[in-house]
Amino acid sequence: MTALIEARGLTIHRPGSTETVLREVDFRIEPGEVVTVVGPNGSGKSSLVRALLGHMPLADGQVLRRPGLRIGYVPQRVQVDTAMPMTVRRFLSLPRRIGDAEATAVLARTGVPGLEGRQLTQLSGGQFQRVLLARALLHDPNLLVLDEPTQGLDQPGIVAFYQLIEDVRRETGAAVLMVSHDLMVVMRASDRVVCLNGHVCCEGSPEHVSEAPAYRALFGTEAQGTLALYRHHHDHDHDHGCTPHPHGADHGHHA
Ligand SMILES: Nc1ncnc2c1ncn2[C@@H]1O[C@H](COP(=O)(O)OP(=O)(O)OP(=O)(O)O)[C@@H](O)[C@H]1O
Repeated sequence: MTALIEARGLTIHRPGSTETVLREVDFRIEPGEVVTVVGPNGSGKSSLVRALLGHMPLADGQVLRRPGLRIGYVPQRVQVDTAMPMTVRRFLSLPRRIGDAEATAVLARTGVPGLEGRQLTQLSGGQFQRVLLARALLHDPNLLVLDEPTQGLDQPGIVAFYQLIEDVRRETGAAVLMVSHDLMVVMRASDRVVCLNGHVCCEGSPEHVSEAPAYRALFGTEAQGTLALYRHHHDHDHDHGCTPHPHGADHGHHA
């Protein structure tokens, strides 16, 4: 397989029930690609990510990972146990020990140098996200997965964080899979956008997804704002269209 990771006919149920969260989703990410998954709250974005990572049982379909794939993961939520003190340095060594020089270098790389001795509970939201990114970058990932990485950041913090992701991607060549609500910022930086709402509503280049009726129906006025801003920054042509996804028994998901 050429893809780093691929889902075929992925169906997921809500944990502990038979209610469908994702239905027959086909998804793949190629080496070096930047793919963003957008969709309303509860549309199954995190479930898709967790299924791709093997953290969630599948009701149907399959997930294929390229042998030797190294994934760096920035989860949507991290519970910091306030009763158990933990320094940034120690956090970076979980679950796998790293050396001091490596810790120093990766914190510098993500724009938070010198935080080794700081307690996790004493970090600002932006510093914490950068420490999470630092940990994800250890062990040289060829796929970086970020689930809502800018939650809780202010607008300048959001822009700076995505700039950092772009820099990292350029330097390492790692593919990036991102779930995000920051429509304008992430869509601009993506090769491909997948719009999810229990199934893949549409996907393609950012501009084509912005124009897709399914996308507009989901995001309404925000979608139009996104498009206007997007056009303002990005006015060249794209090769790829937004491909609607058929649903039903005969669409060949399991081929
Ligand atoms: N651990 C869980 N137990 C029960 N239901 C869950 C669990 N995790 C997710 N769900 C349900 O699955 C559906 C999809 O949730 P998911 O977190 O994948 O959506 P999302 O698109 O990432 O949402 P958001 O944008 O709000 O983060 C929701 O209806 C949610 O309530």
